[in-house]
Amino acid sequence: MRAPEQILTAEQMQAAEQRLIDGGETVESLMETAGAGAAAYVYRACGTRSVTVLCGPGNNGGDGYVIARHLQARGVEVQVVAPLDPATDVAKAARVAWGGTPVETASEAVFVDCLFGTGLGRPLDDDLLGLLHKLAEAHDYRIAVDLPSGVDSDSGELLNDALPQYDCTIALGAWKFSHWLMPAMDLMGTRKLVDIGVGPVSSAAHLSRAPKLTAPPRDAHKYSRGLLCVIAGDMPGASVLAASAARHGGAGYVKILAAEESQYFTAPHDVVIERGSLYDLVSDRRIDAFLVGPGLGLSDQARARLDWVLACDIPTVCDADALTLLEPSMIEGRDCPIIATPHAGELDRLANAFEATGMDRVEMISELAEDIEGVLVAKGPDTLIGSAGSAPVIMPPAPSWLSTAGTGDILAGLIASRLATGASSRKAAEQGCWLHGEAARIAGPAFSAEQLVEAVPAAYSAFL
Ligand SMILES: NC(=O)C1=CN([C@@H]2O[C@H](COP(=O)(O)OP(=O)(O)OC[C@H]3O[C@@H](n4cnc5c(N)ncnc54)[C@H](OP(=O)(O)O)[C@@H]3O)[C@@H](O)[C@H]2O)[C@@H](O)CC1
Ligand SMILES: Nc1ncnc2c1ncn2[C@@H]1O[C@H](COP(=O)(O)OP(=O)(O)O)[C@@H](O)[C@H]1O
Ligand SMILES: [K+]
Repeated sequence: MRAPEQILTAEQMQAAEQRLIDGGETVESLMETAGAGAAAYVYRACGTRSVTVLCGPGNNGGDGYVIARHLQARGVEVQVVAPLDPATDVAKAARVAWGGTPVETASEAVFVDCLFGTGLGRPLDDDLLGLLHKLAEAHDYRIAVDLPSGVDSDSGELLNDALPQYDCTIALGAWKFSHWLMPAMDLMGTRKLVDIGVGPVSSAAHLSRAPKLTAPPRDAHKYSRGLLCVIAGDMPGASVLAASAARHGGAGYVKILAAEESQYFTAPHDVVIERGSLYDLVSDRRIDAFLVGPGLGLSDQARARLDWVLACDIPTVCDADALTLLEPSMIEGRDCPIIATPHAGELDRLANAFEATGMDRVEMISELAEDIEGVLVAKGPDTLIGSAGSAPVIMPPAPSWLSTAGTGDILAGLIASRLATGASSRKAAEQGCWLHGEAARIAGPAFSAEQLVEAVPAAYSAFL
């Protein structure tokens, strides 16, 4: 059985390789399958153009020799540059099977980087980095095999400050985290995956799969579809934006609960604004979900409003200011999950508040999800979703036009709307992210946050 969406750590990849070997494969046969598959992609890119393969000392280098042999068999002119001799038996054998003589340097049409893959444990030294850059610059088209050399497989971090930009990256066997996490993801160009027979790995992270949403049932009414209450605070504009998005996200009824003494504001006519003591307003038993944080403010009054909402034990999305105010004591004893939606700065604050520091982003997100006993959507140019008790999920990249003020409020509104419909926290988080990304695609370039809201109904229909 194939598992094309799973994302493995280098350690999980090694264990998966071992299971294949226990099942009758050999390291050589796996390298042959991986190298042949990668060569087929390189051939598609290069056609009759000449190729330079840079081979390192490990099995990534071994893949390079296999690729060189397969391309030559297809009539492609290939040069191999090998600054370090093969160090593993299988890479040595791959070099012998290739049978050629490496050159010092080359400047052909297509560059294939097989210097290091998942085994890279430290930054490249200046000589290797210099050679990598020189070869990358001397070729028109650049392909990384498994990973661009210099990338940390599990975190998406770059082990060297500046690395070349690639046109294509060919992942071998399974996706690694760095294929989908910044900053590494940004170097990779088009991503391809070569299947070498790795089956599903239990507790593996995976790429989020597009959701299948449904139309309301025949007997639906506004309350049965879900009542969402957005808690307004000092800056009601953010709550209005979130509520505007939420009314397109599936909930049947969206209200804004405003503080009695807060400034007057308007909202679309189909969003009900209720004003009064929060204590009274949240007592409506029909409430299915809360969104708290956008425009909440950081005053004592804001903290008290957050505290009160969390004490209600209703599924709640915490965003923006709520994430700055959130403390472990506020969620002690809650039975209902919370979904936290921090951007990078809020994630750092949350990590400090919950003492989840000193680890990489993937670990931090999983740890924080356990700490809040809920779901954590770490948003940004890459969006990673951690959930208590299960492996992380990574969202496929969304349009970079989302980097405009107010889009975070919209995401929070969409996730809260899905939560109000009765979706589980994890599903609500994923569905909200999909609606957000699809709406951005539909809205096209240079949209404003309000225009993004207008695109949500068309995005919804894309998932029906
Ligand atoms: N798993 C699978 O199923 C399959 C895996 N396959 C392939 O194997 C790749 C992983 O191979 P790998 O483990 O040999 O690691 P790789 O990335 O080639 O480098 C390790 C070597 O580099 C060295 N080294 C490290 N850092 C260094 C530095 N900065 N500067 C200099 N040297 C450094 C390190 O030696 P060290 O000095 O650390 O002892 C070691 O010699 C994977 O990405 C994929 O392409 C496929 O063939 C198909 C099946
Ligand atoms: N470069 C980018 N590419 C894709 N999505 C992005 C990018 N930058 C931001 N986003 C998305 O836009 C939203 C921004 O949220 P946030 O930072 O909270 O903004 P705001 O507080 O202004 O609403 C998040 O959903 C994030 O994932
Ligand atoms: K590589």
